[in-house]
Amino acid sequence: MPKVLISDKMDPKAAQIFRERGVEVDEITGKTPDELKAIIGQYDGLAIRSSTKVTKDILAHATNLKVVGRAGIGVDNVDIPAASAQGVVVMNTPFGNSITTAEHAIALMFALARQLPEADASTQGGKWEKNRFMGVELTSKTLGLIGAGNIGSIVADRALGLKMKVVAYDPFLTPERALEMGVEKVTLDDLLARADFITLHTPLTEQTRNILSAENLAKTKKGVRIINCARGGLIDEAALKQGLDSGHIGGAALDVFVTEPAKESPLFGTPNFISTPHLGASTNEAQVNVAIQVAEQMADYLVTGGITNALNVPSLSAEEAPKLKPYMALAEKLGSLVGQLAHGGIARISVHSEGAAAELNQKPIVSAVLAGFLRVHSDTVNMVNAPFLAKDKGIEVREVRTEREGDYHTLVRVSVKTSDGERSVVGTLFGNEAPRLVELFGIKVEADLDGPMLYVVNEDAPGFIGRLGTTLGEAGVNIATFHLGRRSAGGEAVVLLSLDEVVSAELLATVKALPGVKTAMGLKF
Ligand SMILES: NC(=O)c1ccc[n+]([C@@H]2O[C@H](COP(=O)([O-])OP(=O)(O)OC[C@H]3O[C@@H](n4cnc5c(N)ncnc54)[C@H](O)[C@@H]3O)[C@@H](O)[C@H]2O)c1
Ligand SMILES: O=C(O)[C@H](O)COP(=O)(O)O
Repeated sequence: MPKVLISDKMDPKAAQIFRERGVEVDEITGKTPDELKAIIGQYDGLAIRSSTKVTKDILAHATNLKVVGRAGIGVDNVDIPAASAQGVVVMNTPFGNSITTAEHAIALMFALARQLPEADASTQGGKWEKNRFMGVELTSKTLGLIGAGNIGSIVADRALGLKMKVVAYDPFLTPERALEMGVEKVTLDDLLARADFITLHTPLTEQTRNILSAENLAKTKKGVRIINCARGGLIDEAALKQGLDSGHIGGAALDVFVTEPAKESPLFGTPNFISTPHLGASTNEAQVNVAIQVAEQMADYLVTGGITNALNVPSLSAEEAPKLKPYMALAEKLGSLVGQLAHGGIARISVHSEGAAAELNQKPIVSAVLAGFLRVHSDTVNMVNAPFLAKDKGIEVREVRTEREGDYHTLVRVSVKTSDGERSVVGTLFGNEAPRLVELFGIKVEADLDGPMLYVVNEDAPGFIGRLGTTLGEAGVNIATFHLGRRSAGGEAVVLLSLDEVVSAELLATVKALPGVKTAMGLKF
């Protein structure tokens, strides 16, 4: 039974769903990195929010880990390249808390416009400072949206409902989408110059880090109010403090900080500054949504192999997974076969699906070929990290599909381009489920690729099969199945034997020395 650790506070629905789906679950929150390292090795899945930092070091101790599930959106607390290299799927729940976070941004915009926290503190402090708190109306003001994705577009929708004008800067926003959203697509400089309020809704990337730098803050309209419910690091906090102190910036509300938890900051206590402790996603509704979604996605992956909302592998629905399973087994065996047989540097791997195979999602089939191919040299390769490793090794990967059927109703052909030229192996599914090799380097030969095998290329001549059988028999090696193929009568022939044990180096040398043998090799599946 797969086992999952929930390491951040999560709605109880998550644990309930894991249990209902046959996944064992432990909820242990608040662990230090060292404490997490000590226990992470027992788990197949790790369910987190933003507190747990899934670093390379933690991953190195996560020897059984198959999936990290983020109950939320941002995955900047997960070292995705390290997870990918280790074959760990990283998934998030991209929509579950979007409305809630957008509402928090709107709430902070109102709070800034009417100085609600300060007015509240003053009133409850017995002051009744009616003349101190003069606010601004939102109606007709311009809201500058930096990042017009899921949350940004909900914020825009709500702001338009408040009769604001919305201008948006997002390099990936198409004019059609801007029109549909009812916003004006502008450049960043234009937004900075025109906005009365600015709200940030981008991930933290190398392009967005300090997008509100000292230089850009200086380009804003005097009195601008700024809201950040996205990620700390999008605003230069020191420059923000200066802008608030000088009065150029009329107010700022931060839900997120460069360093979290933010227990101290030069911004704290600054007039017109409001902060919340990363509460953007903290509503019952959002937390139930993300808890249910993350548990369902992780359980799907661990139990059925279905992949949804993964950031480092293509999606694979729970419906597709069973259909693809035998193809992935076939693809992995074919990849392994070429990996074991092909010599010289591999410049390219092509995966060509024909007939029924061509109607399926090709990405998992290609990943399985690469996993089989690369696992010949490393036990830690799987479908998740194989495409990354292939890229690292400079192997070009091609995907071709032909929907018409040939001699077989379904076929997968794997070709590798080596320094010796292009070589292909071809396989089908027998009875729609059993992987079977049908062609090896241009020679028709049917074989199940299973267990230890012996591969021999020889000159097709009478008596050879008998001599080979006798040699194995004399060495006490039992032959389970015998498969033959030849290019032409008297030409090059191939023998593939399934054996009950691995061929020893000594026996291999004896086989190689038999008359007519061109090459012989032990294979393993
Ligand atoms: N405070 C919270 O609790 C909370 C809750 C949920 C999400 N978030 C954060 O909010 C952010 C946005 O989430 P989302 O779901 O809308 O993401 P999203 O991926 O749907 O949208 C992000 C948008 O940013 C745009 N973008 C990327 N690079 C940009 C750049 N250089 N300049 C301008 N725009 C750029 C993208 O094109 C995209 O449209 C994320 O960082 C997420 O982690 C915070
Ligand atoms: O990216 C997110 O989903 C938010 O930052 C929410 O983070 P949290 O789950 O820690 O509240």
